[in-house]
Formats: sequence, structure tokens, C-alpha cells
Amino acid sequence: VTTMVFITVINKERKDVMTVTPWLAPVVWEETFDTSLIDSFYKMQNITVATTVFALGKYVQFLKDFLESAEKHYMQGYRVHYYIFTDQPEAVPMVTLGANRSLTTLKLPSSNRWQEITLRRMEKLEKLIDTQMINEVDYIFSLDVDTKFYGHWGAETLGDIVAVIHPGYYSTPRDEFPYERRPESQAYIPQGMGDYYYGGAVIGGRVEEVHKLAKICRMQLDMDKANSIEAAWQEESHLNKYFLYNKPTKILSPEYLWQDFKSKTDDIKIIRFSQVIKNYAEVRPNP
Ligand SMILES: CC(=O)N[C@H]1[C@@H](OP(=O)(O)OP(=O)(O)OC[C@H]2O[C@@H](n3ccc(=O)[nH]c3=O)[C@H](O)[C@@H]2O)O[C@H](CO)[C@H](O)[C@@H]1O
Ligand SMILES: [Mn+2]
Repeated sequence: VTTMVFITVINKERKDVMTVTPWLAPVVWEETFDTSLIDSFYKMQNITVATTVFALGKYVQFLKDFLESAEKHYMQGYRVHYYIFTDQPEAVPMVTLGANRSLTTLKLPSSNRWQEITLRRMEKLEKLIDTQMINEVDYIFSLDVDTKFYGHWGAETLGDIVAVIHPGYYSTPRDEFPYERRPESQAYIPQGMGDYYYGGAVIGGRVEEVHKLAKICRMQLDMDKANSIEAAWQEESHLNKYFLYNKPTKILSPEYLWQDFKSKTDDIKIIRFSQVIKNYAEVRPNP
């Protein structure tokens, strides 16, 4: 008599997208993770997730939707501390925050060049971690403010050092990525190199790892400045260079950084976070 035993393992997987990188880091897609399992693990650790956003000049208008939607979808059930860098503290909207969630406004002068604003984020992030975070915070995310949350963004995004695949380039051949291609820049990536094109709108990870990233990118931005060269996509170019040699330990799929103007494709089952449509000429201080 043969007894057959069937063991059913409910394995979450996706066959239509790449869910692991060639260096074995997970790429987070809907239907690849179990939220309650992840929560049961991270909730025991009693973690704090710092979240930094810059809202300088006319970008203060994006804060309300950013914060209100984050309060619905972002890191629900975790201790979250928002740090808002702005030149207009009085314009930071009063948004009711949930339990264990707090907000600190930090005053920062604006600049008359948007490129300067985006690239200075690295230096400010480095300093903020140095001065207030090392012993207070476990994880940190630095996010663009011209964005909105539309769906669950939880502890599945946590990892040592986390990058997001830019929604504009996730099916683009490597040699067409808009990496910095001039060898004179510290952000230079030669043709044939590079893994993904990562978006500058989301940087995350353990606080010590993000500090290291911000510091190295800031140093390379300084060197470029001394040589009077500005990388094609400012700090985003330097971020891509950093991740070429320091691989992210977790990658977020474009579900975690979409663009409202883009129509949804079949592999995107849920849009969690997206860039809102903005009139560049109207919101930026310079073309
Ligand atoms: C989707 C994505 O990955 N976007 C990146 C992209 O263009 P974006 O068009 O998304 O850049 P952006 O204009 O949103 O600027 C990035 C961020 O800088 C801040 N800001 C900018 C201008 C200003 O006047 N005031 C202000 O506060 C604000 O937090 C904004 O979210 O390239 C930029 C670098 O060049 C950044 O890497 C962005 O993260
Ligand atoms: Mn943006």
C-alpha cells in the first residue's frame, strides 16, 4: 500500500516580471509578499521610520496631498517621523496625523535653480542624519513631494539600502538609460554598464546605509561642482552611479513610483505612489 502525501505550499510568486535581481536582491511586486507575515516580524522590532521631503518655493502646494495620502497608505501601524524641509514653515498644512506619527519642520532657504534644490537634498540628508537621527531612527525614506500615495506602502519596502526602478525606464534597454555619459563627471557610467535606471524620487534603507549613500553622493556632487560640471539628472545621476558599485539590497518595482500621466500596463497590478501632473513652467523657479 502506497500512501501519497500532498503538501501544499502557498508560494507567492509572479512569472511575468523579474522578482529577484542577478545579485539576489528581491524586487517588490504585488503578489510576491505576505503583508501580515512581514508585519508580524517588523512590528516586534518597534521601529521608527523617518521620512524626509523637500518643499521649497512653489512645491509647498504639494504637501497637503502628500501628507494626507501618506496618512492613509504609508507605513500604517508604524512609528513615522516626517521631516519637512521648507523655506515657508507657515505654509506647511495642518494635517491630522495618526497615533505614533509626528512631523518636524526644518527651515531651509530656497534657490533660484531647481537643479540646485534637488541636488542639495543629499547634503541635507547627510547632515540631518548626522545631527538628529543616528540614535533615534531605524529606517529612513527620502521622497519627492510632488507625489501622492494611492495604495499600500508598508514594511515590505524596508531593507538595508533600497532603490526604486524609475517608471519611465523599466522596459528600456540598458544602453538607452539616461545615465551621465561624460567621463568628466563623477556620475559617469560607461555604455554597457548599469543594472536598472533608478528614480531619484525614492531613496530608503537603514539609517547608517542611507547616510553612507548621501555622503558619497554629496562628495561626488561637490567634485563635479569644483569642476564646473552638472550631471544630466543631478543627484539622480549620482545615485545611479552609487548603486552601480553598491548594489541595493532591495528594489521597489514601479508600483512604488509611477507617474499620473502614464497609463497602467498589465504588469502593474496596483499603483501605490505616483508623481502628480505638474506644470513645470508654473512650479519651478527656472526652466
Ligand atoms: C520621478 C523621479 O525620480 N524624479 C526625479 C527627477 O525629476 P522630477 O521632475 O520629479 O523633479 P522635481 O521637480 O519633482 O524635483 C525633485 C524634488 O525636489 C524638490 N523641489 C524641486 C524644485 C523646487 O522648486 N522645489 C522643490 O522643493 C521637491 O521635493 C521635488 O519633489 O529628477 C530629479 C533630479 O533632477 C530628481 O531626481 C527627481 O527625484
Ligand atoms: Mn518629482
